[in-house]
Amino acid sequence: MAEAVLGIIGGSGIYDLPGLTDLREERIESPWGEPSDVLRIGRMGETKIVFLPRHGRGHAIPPSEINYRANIDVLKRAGVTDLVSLSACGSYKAELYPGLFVLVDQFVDRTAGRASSFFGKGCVAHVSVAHPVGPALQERIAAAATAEELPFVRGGTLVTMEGPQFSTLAESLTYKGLGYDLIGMTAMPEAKLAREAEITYATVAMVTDYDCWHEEHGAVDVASVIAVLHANADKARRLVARLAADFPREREACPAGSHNALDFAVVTAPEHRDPKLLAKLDAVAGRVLTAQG
Ligand SMILES: CSC[C@H]1O[C@H](OP(=O)(O)O)[C@H](O)[C@@H]1O
Ligand SMILES: Nc1ncnc2[nH]cnc12
Repeated sequence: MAEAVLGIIGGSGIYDLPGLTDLREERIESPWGEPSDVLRIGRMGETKIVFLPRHGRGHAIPPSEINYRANIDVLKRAGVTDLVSLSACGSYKAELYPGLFVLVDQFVDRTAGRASSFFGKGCVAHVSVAHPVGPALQERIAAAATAEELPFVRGGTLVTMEGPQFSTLAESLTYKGLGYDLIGMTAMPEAKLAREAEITYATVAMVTDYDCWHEEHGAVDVASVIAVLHANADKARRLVARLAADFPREREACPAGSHNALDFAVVTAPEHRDPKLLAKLDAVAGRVLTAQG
């Protein structure tokens, strides 16, 4: 197995990762276009860390315009094997209160029109995302949260909406009625693309609000979301620092199969593959495409 490299995607309110040593900024070119920002690459203890703010520094990029493919591609090029997404989310359960971290394990995709695959005409592939979160990575995050005495729960379903507007009351009640736990605007297609790129993925959903369903709370607004996040920023940093401190040197096999998701995924016969698309797939799928010829 390869050297383990821990990627961190910072969501709303998290545009930096203090505490990195040997820090350098690297602008990595991607055939998929412009990523959200330069990568900040450094170390926490012995662990190599690659940080990317999802919305860019200064939060200039809305959820619908994030180039998720470029982001995952440059993280792959930087050697990231395990990726932790930090994400602000609204809650559909009274017991999932603002300030709590939820280690979700399922996603529902309600986005529209986002480029959600690296593959396409000229190289068709179908990976499984039945279990989109890496259980071993989640276990390590849970251990880090426990060690830091952070309030968290394990498990939950996060629905991703298109945004940028928050939900109507009818939508909010519908998602709650369907049994979803949380809502955000960015987990999809990020999680799907990470799986295609054979990067192990996990989300730390940081509850910031009750969306608009809760009778004792008003409609969600950005100011209160950011206020909760600022109050929690230190917790997120402690979580990442502890996770990094206890991270293995070598990549671990993922019980959900993220380390070899492409083994049997590509269905296009070699002689029918488009060389231009293959060239763009060099980082995310080079392992299987060069091996298969
Ligand atoms: C600032 S509130 C809405 C915004 O916050 C979340 O972003 P992220 O997932 O990057 O933390 C949510 O998905 C929306 O993009
Ligand atoms: N209520 C909400 N809906 C969608 N995305 C969010 N991010 C944080 N809170 C949210």
